[in-house]
Parts: sequence; C-alpha cells; structure tokens
Amino acid sequence: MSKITVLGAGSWGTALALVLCDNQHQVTLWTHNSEQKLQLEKDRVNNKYLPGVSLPNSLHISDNLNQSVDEADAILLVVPTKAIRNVCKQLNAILDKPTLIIHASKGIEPDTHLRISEMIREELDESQIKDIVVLSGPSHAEEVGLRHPTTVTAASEIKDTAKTTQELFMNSYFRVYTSTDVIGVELGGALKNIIALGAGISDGLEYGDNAKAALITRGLAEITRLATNLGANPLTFIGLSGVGDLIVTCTSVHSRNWRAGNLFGKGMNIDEVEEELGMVAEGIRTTKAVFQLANKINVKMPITQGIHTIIFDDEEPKKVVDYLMKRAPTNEMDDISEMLRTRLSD
Ligand SMILES: NC(=O)C1=CN([C@@H]2O[C@H](COP(=O)(O)OP(=O)(O)OC[C@H]3O[C@@H](n4cnc5c(N)ncnc54)[C@H](O)[C@@H]3O)[C@@H](O)[C@H]2O)C=CC1
Ligand SMILES: O=C(CO)COP(=O)(O)O
Repeated sequence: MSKITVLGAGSWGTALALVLCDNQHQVTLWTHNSEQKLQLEKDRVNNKYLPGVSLPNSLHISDNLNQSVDEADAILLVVPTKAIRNVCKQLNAILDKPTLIIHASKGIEPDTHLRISEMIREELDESQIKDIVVLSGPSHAEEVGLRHPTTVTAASEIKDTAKTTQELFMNSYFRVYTSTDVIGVELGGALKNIIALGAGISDGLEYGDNAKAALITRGLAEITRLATNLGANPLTFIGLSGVGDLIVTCTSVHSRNWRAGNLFGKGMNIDEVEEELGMVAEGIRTTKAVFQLANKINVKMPITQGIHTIIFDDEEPKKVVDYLMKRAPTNEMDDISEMLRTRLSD
C-alpha cells in the first residue's frame, strides 16, 4: 500500500482517486476550494464534476496542501494546464524530499509552448523530483467512474518509475502500459484535444461521419508531424495516447473538447462556449499554443490553423471547412514518408 495524494478534484482527479482507492492505497484528494471540500465530505459524491459516482469511505478529502502531501509516496497532479504552475509553486515551498510526481493533465502552455512535465521542472527544484511520469490515454472520467474497461500509458525515460506507476494504477478495469516516449505520450494527449474540437465543430455543422473520419485521420497526420518535429516517436501515435485518445475524444459525448467544438459549430463564440461548458476544454488554450508553435517552427497544421481562426477570430466554421477542402491537392503519404525519413535519419 502506498500513500498517494491527488491534486485536483475535478472529474479526472476524482476518477483516478477512485482507481487508487480500489487498489487499496491510502489516498488523499486535495481541492483548493474549501466549499468543494465540505460538499465532497457531506455528500461523498463529486456533484459538480463526476455526478452519480460514490466516493469510497477510505478516500480522505483535504483542502490543506501541506498536510495532504506530507509523507506522500507519490503525488498525482491533475489540475488544468493553466493551474499547473500555481500548484507547483505551492509545492515548491513544501516538498522536502525527492518525490515521484505523476501527471495526468493534457495541455501545452501558450507563449512558452512547454509540455506539462517541462512546466513542472521549471517550478520545482531538482531535489524535489524523484521522477515525473506522464499518465495518458483514451480515458473519460465518466466511464472510469463506472469501472468500465480502460487502458492508458505511463511514460517515463526511467523504466522503473513507469513500472511503479503501472503497478500503482493497474487493476481489473484499468490496464496500464509503459512507454519511454515521454514527448510523444505527452504531446499525443495534448494535441488530440485540438482535433476533438474540430470533430465537435463538424458535428455541430451536421456534416456526418465522412467529415469526422477525415478530421480524425488528417488530424492524426498533422499532430504526428508536429510531434515528430519536436522529438516524439511517430509510432507512439498509432498507440493509446495517439490514435486511441483521438478516437475516444472525437467520438464521445463525454468529451469536453468535442462538446466545446459542437457549440462553436452551432455558432457560439468563445465566451459563450466556456460559460456553457463549466468544465475545462484544454483544446482551446492548446490550439493557441500550437498555432503559435507551428508558425514558429514552420510545420504545416492546416486543421489547427482553421480551428484557431474559428475560436480566436470568430470566423464562420463553414468558411474554414471550405478553405480546408479547396487547399492545393497533395499526396496523402507525403507526411508519413517525411516522418519516417526524419526518424530514420536520427
Ligand atoms: N475529464 C477527463 O475525463 C479527463 C481529463 N484529463 C485532463 O485532466 C486535467 C483536469 O481535467 P478535469 O478533471 O476534466 O477538469 P475539471 O474541469 O473537471 O476540473 C478541474 C479541477 O481543477 C481545479 N482547479 C482549477 N484551478 C485550480 C488551481 N489553481 N489550483 C487547484 N485546483 C484548481 C478545479 O477546482 C476543478 O476541481 C485536464 O488537463 C484534462 O485534459 C485527462 C484525461 C481524462
Ligand atoms: O482526455 C480525455 C479522454 O482521454 C478527456 O477529454 P476531454 O477533456 O475532451 O473530455
């Protein structure tokens, strides 16, 4: 049994805390919101973020970060990307020994274009980090909360800590694979949210299955192209954190990003979408970050560019689709050959 502290009591933090409780670990779920702490303790259900799922009696709820992480064997960070630095700054003032940090958030920071593990390394001292493991894959909290079969990947360059993470989470309904491709796994989880916005927009326009299949497939080519340029293994993108997460996020009504896209497709603007959603759709900020990054390093990402125009320039979705369809004709496999060439020349 390990002592594990989950930071972030949203849908995913709550669902992962349940998995860890089912595995007989000693688990604390930390929320920064004292009203939420009282609500969780009183109802033993996360009414706002994971309704209908009972919290196990063994789950300890806290709003005190200091006490929550005291003597923790591992810390699981699951706050939205925009809160990562703030939470890490608070941890920086507290942690007094090398700690295993596992993160399950999915995003890229605008302006710096950093992945989450890179942001964590900027905020914590080296002496506070035993390792940072990325936990990512096709996994909606709503289904994990029901203990439906789910598979994810735990990625670290240090095989032992990826294995430790696998052992902490693995059970009969939650299967964990390991990987050493931290860049690929982290980017796969973050970038698919952009394409999920696109799938939602397409469904909001009622374009049907052909358009969505096109978005998923060409979206995969586009995000793999960027990730390979940033050092990821292209093969990671035919795995759980690549095509796996794209499928689940682009096709599920549980997806916050798909739902946000759907609202954009129906004509709402960014303020209206964020208000209506009430939960984090990471793809919105990630679209901004990736649009900047792709321009900076000169990687072609037409779908991301189009979604950026819809979200941040209020462009009509139909006009963007028209632009995408009328681009100069190309050869489908150019991408793949280019990626393999890059990989083989490494
Ligand atoms: N919901 C899901 O099924 C999955 C979510 N994720 C990722 O997990 C991360 C969290 O997502 P969700 O749990 O869905 O978000 P959510 O919108 O359900 O909840 C976010 C939580 O973070 C808390 N929070 C916000 N700002 C904070 C701060 N400054 N300090 C501490 N806590 C703060 C909120 O109070 C809330 O409890 C995201 O990066 C998301 O992409 C990954 C896989 C599945
Ligand atoms: O990452 C997820 C599923 O794997 C969750 O996606 P959403 O944030 O779009 O709900």
